[in-house]
Amino acid sequence: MPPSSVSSPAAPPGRYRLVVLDFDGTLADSFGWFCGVLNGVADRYGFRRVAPEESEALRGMSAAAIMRQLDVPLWKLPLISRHMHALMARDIAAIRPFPGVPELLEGLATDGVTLALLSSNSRANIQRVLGPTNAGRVAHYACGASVFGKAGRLRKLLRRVGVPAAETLCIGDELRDLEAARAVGCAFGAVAWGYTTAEALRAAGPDLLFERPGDIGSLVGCRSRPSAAP
Ligand SMILES: O=C(O)COP(=O)(O)O
Repeated sequence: MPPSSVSSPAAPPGRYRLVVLDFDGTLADSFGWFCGVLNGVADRYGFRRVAPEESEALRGMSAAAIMRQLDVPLWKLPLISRHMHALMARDIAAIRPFPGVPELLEGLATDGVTLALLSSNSRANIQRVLGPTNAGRVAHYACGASVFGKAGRLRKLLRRVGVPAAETLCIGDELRDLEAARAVGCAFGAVAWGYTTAEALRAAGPDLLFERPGDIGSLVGCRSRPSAAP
């Protein structure tokens, strides 16, 4: 049976001392903005434009498959990524956290869960979108990870924070987020509101699948299981 907003045997509620959050598509509602700038970026860097009827199919693919589909050479990826982040800085006022995200961060932090943010985006963009109160609830930032470099950054983050992978839940909206969590041995909770479709995420077998931000706190918070605290 596909996982839904329920805990699997591998991921009982209250087990996690550390929650590592992705940013774009997980906390930040940036997909509409991304679609709006993508074809301009395609023209600038010489990869294929996306037709409107094609974008839903791309949402079912991994980042690597999307790059193949659009003829994006791997060597251009850091340049494209940097340019995208500069465009987002220009347009930052248009990017908002998803409804429910402030409450989610507040609830987890109040429950004693340590929060970290692992993103390919820049720390400046992230902190401007979240605002000081939300950003202040995140204890550790690992920003500017390369598109396919999240596993390495996650490993370093866990060492820095001092929490084992077995007590860490990563939450994200893309298959590369799931792959990074798996590579390091962390549980993974997929969100159904991001860049990648819920169907594609479900097919990859996440430990949890969240339908809305409000579902996360009750499943991973410590309050219901005080014995999970160190
Ligand atoms: O901005 C990006 O390149 C993607 O950012 P993310 O890792 O938070 O999804």
